[in-house]
Amino acid sequence: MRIVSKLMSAIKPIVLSGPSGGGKSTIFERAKKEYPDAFAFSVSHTTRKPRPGEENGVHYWFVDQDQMEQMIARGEFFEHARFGGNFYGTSKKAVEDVQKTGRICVLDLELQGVFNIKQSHLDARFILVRAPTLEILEERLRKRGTETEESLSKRIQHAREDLEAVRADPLLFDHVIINDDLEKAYQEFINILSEDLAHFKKQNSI
Ligand SMILES: Nc1ncnc2c1ncn2[C@@H]1O[C@H](COP(=O)(O)OP(=O)(O)OP(=O)(O)O)[C@@H](O)[C@H]1O
Repeated sequence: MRIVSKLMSAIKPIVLSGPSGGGKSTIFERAKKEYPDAFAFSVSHTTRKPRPGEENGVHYWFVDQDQMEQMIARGEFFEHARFGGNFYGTSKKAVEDVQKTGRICVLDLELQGVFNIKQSHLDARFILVRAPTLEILEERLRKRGTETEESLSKRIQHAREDLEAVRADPLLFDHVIINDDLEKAYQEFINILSEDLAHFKKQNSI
């Protein structure tokens, strides 16, 4: 009975996207600290080989190409794509498995994944986090110290294209968070999810 009621009141997944350096991870990591256990990523499928330390069912579901193609043919994915010769996909079951736990399922997707998942009609909240300008984004990525000149310029070019695509399709995201002041951006994120977080708390206090 309890499982049934949890399933009936499943919380909508969130699709979190935005150009690299916009602040998704900073905001999301803070939310995880403030609300431990409220969030969980859905585990994607991939045909790429596991790297040392990667566990099946934790980092990815590792499958071979045949298995992947059969799952695609059976319509088991919300979205799938091919990068660098490997398939990646978000299965419907992976999202449902998180929803069954009563947590907020998070899909961290590149813009192409967002377009794909929109077509699947997944009932999700689409949230974009972006820096106020490309100049500020560049400055933050430089300060983060994770990029070479080459990867930096690729990310900035990618960000420019992403922001163009978002401008061209203003209804793509339900919420656009302009991450200027971090505190404000974080509060905006929490406000968007306030009902879901309250729902999560209520379900977990039963
Ligand atoms: N509002 C802000 N003001 C100043 N610096 C910020 C702000 N938000 C984030 N940063 C800094 O900007 C850098 C990029 O943020 P973050 O790593 O969260 O971006 P991201 O969108 O998750 O990028 P990626 O997709 O590459 O992981 C980090 O060094 C972070 O500390």
